Amino acid sequence: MIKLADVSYVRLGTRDLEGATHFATEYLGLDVAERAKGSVYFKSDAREHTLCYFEGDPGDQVVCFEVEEQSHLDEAATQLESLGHPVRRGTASEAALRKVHDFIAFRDPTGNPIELAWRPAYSGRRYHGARDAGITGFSHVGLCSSDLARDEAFWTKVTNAQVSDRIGDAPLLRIDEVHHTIALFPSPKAGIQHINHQVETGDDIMRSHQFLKDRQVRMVFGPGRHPTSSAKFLYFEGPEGMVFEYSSGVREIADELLWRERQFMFEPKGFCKWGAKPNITEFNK
Ligand SMILES: CC(C)c1ccc(C(=O)O)c(O)c1O
Ligand SMILES: [Fe+2]
Repeated sequence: MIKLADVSYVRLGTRDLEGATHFATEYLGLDVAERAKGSVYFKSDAREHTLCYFEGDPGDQVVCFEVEEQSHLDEAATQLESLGHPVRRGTASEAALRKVHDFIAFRDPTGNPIELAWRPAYSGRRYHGARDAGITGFSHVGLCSSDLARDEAFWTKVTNAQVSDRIGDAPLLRIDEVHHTIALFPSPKAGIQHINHQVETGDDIMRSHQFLKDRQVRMVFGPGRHPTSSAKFLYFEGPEGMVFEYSSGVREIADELLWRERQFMFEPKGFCKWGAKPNITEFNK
């Protein structure tokens, strides 16, 4: 079993690195950690970076999870290969680009590019966003799934992920006490469906809603409150259609023995208990 210790970073290709950088700093509220040739790294918390935009195809979207031991990379590679997932070992220069000591890359059953990294760099410099969005850190990703039951089985049998709740057949998966770190999302194509940053308070959500709306950023869902994690939320569209979520007040599952996964309806009330309606294609099927 592959023990995922945390979600580490996402890497997104972009055709407009300057535009993406402007959005990430001035709108989303991240901090530039480093500008390199053809890429910009962003901080959202104590880590060296949690997002990297690089010049390339916007369809190139990678999510990375941290593992605790280097040996876990070898064990994971053996297990994944035996299950028919080809694994690539990152080179030293690729690891340096990711600011990790070592990593492997593979695809989940839907075809989402996944990396597992050992010793991602933490930063000696405090995160403070250019815009005060109240961000406390990068927290979870929504991953597209072309077969929810198959992908739930992959994440829960091959890794330590566990189902916290389901909305329809879409599971919210936890790897630690946080309600979810991976949200599987029904979609015929592979990709990252959304990128979540936690913010400090519900006021931060409402302030950002006003701020982003005033600047014609497309609102995708909310403000609202998830019945599942009980977090207040806002989803909006970033560069090249990527959806970003702020949420505040995500539930923690302190005592796993007392927690039973719950079933919510795959309809607006399953996603928001305030009555907000998602403007997301996959929801409206
Ligand atoms: C709309 C998506 C899949 C979703 C559903 C529920 C929560 C939550 O309980 O916090 C999310 O964060 C989501 O992104
Ligand atoms: Fe989310």
